[in-house]
Amino acid sequence: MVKYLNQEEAINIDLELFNQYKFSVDQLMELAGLSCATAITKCFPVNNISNKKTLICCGPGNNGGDGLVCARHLKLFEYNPIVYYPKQTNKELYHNLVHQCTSMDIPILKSLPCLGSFENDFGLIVDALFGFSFKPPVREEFQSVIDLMKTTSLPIASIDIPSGWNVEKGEPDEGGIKPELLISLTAPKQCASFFSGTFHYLGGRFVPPKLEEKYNLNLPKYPGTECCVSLKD
Ligand SMILES: NC(=O)C1=CN([C@@H]2O[C@H](COP(=O)(O)OP(=O)(O)OC[C@H]3O[C@@H](n4cnc5c(N)ncnc54)[C@H](O)[C@@H]3O)[C@@H](O)[C@H]2O)[C@@H](O)CC1
Ligand SMILES: [K+]
Repeated sequence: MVKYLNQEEAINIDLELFNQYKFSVDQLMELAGLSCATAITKCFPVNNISNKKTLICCGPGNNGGDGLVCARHLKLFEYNPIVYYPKQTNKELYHNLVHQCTSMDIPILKSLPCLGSFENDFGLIVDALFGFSFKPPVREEFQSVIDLMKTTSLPIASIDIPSGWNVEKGEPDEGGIKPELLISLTAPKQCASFFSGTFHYLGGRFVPPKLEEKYNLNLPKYPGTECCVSLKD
């Protein structure tokens, strides 16, 4: 069975990819975001969403960066993505990711869209708020978007961690968001063992075999040239 990582292991693998294997953040983020967009096409085909919009909620760290990349690929896959990115990171990588989105006519919002017609206008939410570096509880500035995701009837696709969940212990005591799709990146984190949504995919097909061996990740075989694989089959 594939290994479920604790928070420290996830952080160490991340550091090793950058420091020992000399990957750059944008290289891995591109592959991570592409695998998320690809998993979304398998679970929520564009034709089923018809002309509805997809809201991509992006947080201040690399999980949010994955969301920006995912938005760009969803646009190329003919979805209608709109990005909510309230706390934008002042680094060149993030300026570039935002620029790429706006150049492709993907709107970037700093406040949530009007809630009145929200569930008519949108067909899917992509949760790219927090990943494996999240430390509970959710800070005030992100509470309204977490509340929206907790109460909406729209399906949610969470990137790496359902945002607001403890990376190891899962859903918080007061109740958390309930994504229908979870895309674990590199390897699932321990909170994924409490995930009860319909679809669980693994993405981020960039792990060098020696690193996989060192951490006994026991990753499933990706089919052919696919960049994601279902963990529920
Ligand atoms: N090797 C890897 O493993 C890769 C990881 N990637 C992504 O990177 C993510 C990890 O990224 P980061 O380490 O930048 O961190 P995260 O994106 O998980 O979150 C850190 C950010 O969230 C904020 N934050 C933390 N706790 C908070 C709270 N309680 N309330 C409000 N804000 C809070 C922090 O201030 C920080 O800005 C992964 O989950 C994955 O999505 C990918 O981009 C590529 C490869
Ligand atoms: K997330």
